[in-house]
Amino acid sequence: MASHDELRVVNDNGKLSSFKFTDTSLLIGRETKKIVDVPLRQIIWVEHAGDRLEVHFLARKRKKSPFGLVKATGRVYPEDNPLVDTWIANLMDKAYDGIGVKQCRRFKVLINPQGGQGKAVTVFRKKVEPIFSTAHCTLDVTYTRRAKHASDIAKELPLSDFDAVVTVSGDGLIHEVINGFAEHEQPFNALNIPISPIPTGSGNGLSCNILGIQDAFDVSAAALNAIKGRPMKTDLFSFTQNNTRRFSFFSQALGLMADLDLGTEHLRWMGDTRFVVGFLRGIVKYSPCPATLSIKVVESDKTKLIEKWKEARAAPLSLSTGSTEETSGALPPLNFDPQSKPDDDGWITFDKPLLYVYAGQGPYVGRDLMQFPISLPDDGLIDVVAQELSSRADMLKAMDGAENGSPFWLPGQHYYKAHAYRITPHSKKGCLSIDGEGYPFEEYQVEVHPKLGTLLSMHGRYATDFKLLESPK
Ligand SMILES: Nc1ncnc2c1ncn2[C@@H]1O[C@H](COP(=O)(O)OP(=O)(O)OP(=O)(O)O)[C@@H](O)[C@H]1O
Repeated sequence: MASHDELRVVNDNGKLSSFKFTDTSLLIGRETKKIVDVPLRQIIWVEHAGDRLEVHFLARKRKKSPFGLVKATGRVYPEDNPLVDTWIANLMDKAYDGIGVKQCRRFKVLINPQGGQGKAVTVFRKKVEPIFSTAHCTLDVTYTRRAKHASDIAKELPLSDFDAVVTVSGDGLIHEVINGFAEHEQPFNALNIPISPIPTGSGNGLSCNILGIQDAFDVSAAALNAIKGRPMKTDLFSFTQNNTRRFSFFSQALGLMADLDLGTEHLRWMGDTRFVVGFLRGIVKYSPCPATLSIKVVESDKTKLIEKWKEARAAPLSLSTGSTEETSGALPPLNFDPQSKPDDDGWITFDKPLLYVYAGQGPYVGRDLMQFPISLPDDGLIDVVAQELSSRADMLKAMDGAENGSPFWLPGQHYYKAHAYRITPHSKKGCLSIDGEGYPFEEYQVEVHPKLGTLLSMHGRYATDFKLLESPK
């Protein structure tokens, strides 16, 4: 008889295999073959179907290939039959509860059929839905029919019916969900429902940061994140313009970096290559960004910023169970009055001509640009980058290594950690992109709300690393 953590099965060729689990892996040993080591977090379902054992998990064919759904199965060795139900319960327990995750999650799924290259529906049906069904998740699916549809759904979402919202889209739909939640009758509780992105837009910045750059566009890895990720609190930003307060979860861009996003929407068919095309076009035009930037600065010294970031990355992970303290359920008030003049108390005004301003959180803004390499999801601060109008040659040079965060060290790239900032345009002509969505090029102020939003993450922090920790000589 096998031990309590080992089960023997006979496959269709009559060969004996052993399924044995440890605290971290399921080891599948087949006669004369190499043992297959499946990390427990990749196991999504185990069952006893008739006299067969079925283990469903995600695995890569090769080290760099995307995840695929795999089923390992065989007839349970007769002598081990009395063990099988307990063995399955123990393995399922380790694969879910052992990592603090509930089985059979209930998802509100929002699919934007028009996002990115228009493949969201096919990708969902062919790749994502089979993984969710195998994991016995409950799905309530809506295909968005228009802009703001996702916002309207989030605003009315019955919170107790769902464990997470899954967006099959780019970053734009997530922006809508966050803003819908902010208008919910219980906004604080709504923002406590985690969001898990499936990358099918052209800008999938959040997926780059949550899944890591290797898996950034792997929809199966994203499905696994929805099933196995744990709630990770994230800061959100109030964005106030013309007395209207909205929320941004990711980035605000103006100048060249907004032109390249909003000015290339007709090139969606290119996927994220459109951002590179837009960048090159922006370099040819090389227009200054007509705006004044004022910042409530916390730190601006790049060496000190790196030190703080290293300390934070070395600290224990901040994975939560998703529960939060009792509060009134209301949104936090604004600490910085958007109407008043930025006072002297730590506010500075950037006094050089600007090419662009990019502010936000999450190291990657797209696969090709690590714009905020030292960003942290919940430090209560916003990373603000002010790019001086330096030479075209400098900006072209910045493309080299941009995916590794090399622009951080450009002398003309000023980097701030801040509580808030304000933009005052000097011209009516310009683009402003909030989380990739177009907004009027008019005065606005942004401030940070620590840990107001919630994402699902299997890493408990951004799944990316900044390796260029010193300025190149
Ligand atoms: N059925 C629809 N038709 C048109 N627009 C829609 C539809 N559903 C959602 N939208 C809008 O599409 C926008 C982009 O959404 P999404 O997040 O999927 O992609 P993205 O990566 O931000 O951008 P892109 O559209 O360039 O791929 C959102 O602003 C949303 O309001």
